[in-house]
Amino acid sequence: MRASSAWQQAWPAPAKLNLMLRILGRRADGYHRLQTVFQFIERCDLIQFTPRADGVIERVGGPAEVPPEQDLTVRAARALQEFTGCRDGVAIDVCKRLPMGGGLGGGSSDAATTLVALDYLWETHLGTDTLADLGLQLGADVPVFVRGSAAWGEGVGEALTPILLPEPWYLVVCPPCHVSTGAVFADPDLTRDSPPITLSRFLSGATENDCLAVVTRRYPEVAAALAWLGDWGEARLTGTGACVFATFAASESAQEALMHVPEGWTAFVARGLNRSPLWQRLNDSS
Ligand SMILES: C[C@@](CO)(OP(=O)(O)O)[C@H](O)COP(=O)(O)OP(=O)(O)OC[C@H]1O[C@@H](n2ccc(N)nc2=O)[C@H](O)[C@@H]1O
Ligand SMILES: Nc1ncnc2c1ncn2[C@@H]1O[C@H](COP(=O)(O)OP(=O)(O)O)[C@@H](O)[C@H]1O
Repeated sequence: MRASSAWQQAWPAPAKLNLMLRILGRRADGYHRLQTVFQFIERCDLIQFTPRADGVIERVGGPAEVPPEQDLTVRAARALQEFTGCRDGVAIDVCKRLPMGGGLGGGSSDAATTLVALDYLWETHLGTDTLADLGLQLGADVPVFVRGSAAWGEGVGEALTPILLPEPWYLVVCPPCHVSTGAVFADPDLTRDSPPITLSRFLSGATENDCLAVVTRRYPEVAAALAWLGDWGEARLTGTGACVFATFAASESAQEALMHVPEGWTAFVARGLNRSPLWQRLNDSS
């Protein structure tokens, strides 16, 4: 068991954007078959792990809205402990900076960072493939964060092919609503029969998100954010929302748009990343 302390030593859990999202069909278990493109952004939650020798897993700080036992960090640590039979424990402190229910994957990313960090700190040595499989049991988005590469995603989002994309600046706007992923996927009006496309079609401009119609109907705040952002560039929805984003070639132009975001909406500018900062952090430790 390796020691860890202090916030400077915190592990990053980056957000993702879905640069497009197609829904191809529904599986017998109710989950939907997707095609999507994941890219990370440099905006992160931060998580501090303090290993303990007594086997106890506890969350000592984190979002008040999420009870510790339901927190994906705690659930990920328990899953790893059970899977490996490891006798170590950990105190987990989550500094939440990503909006929840925003389609930025913060909860899934927190789970992935927990798996990768504890696999190192507890010296369980499972490695990426097994951690990604374990993560999939916690959420469809967890494997991409474990693997840490921008990717073309199929299946429920777990069949991942790493890709290299331009790394532009994004303005991300988060309207004040919390979208339930489950409710969007359960909506009878959801498009579920999109024909599959190739990566090159995405690269030549097929960037639709099949959740858009249902999300904007259920959440007028998302429709308003898309309409506002549309004046600055091509406005897209990430995942099931609520966040929307647009691409900028330069940080300055993204910052200029940020200054005009209407009051009441959270927004930030962040660079797109093909490699998750989680892996840089792991390399720095090793
Ligand atoms: C839609 C996506 C796109 O990246 O992102 P978000 O908007 O949630 O960030 C993801 O596939 C979400 O992944 P994640 O947030 O981990 O979803 P999960 O916890 O596994 O599932 C939440 C619920 O959404 C539905 N669900 C999720 C993924 C999927 N491929 N088909 C589904 O039908 C299921 O009803 C499930 O109970
Ligand atoms: N550490 C965590 N951070 C965020 N959400 C969490 C966490 N643990 C559990 N959750 C639950 O997961 C839900 C989805 O959160 P999040 O991943 O941020 O949104 P999305 O799936 O829309 O990207 C939250 O509403 C919350 O109930």
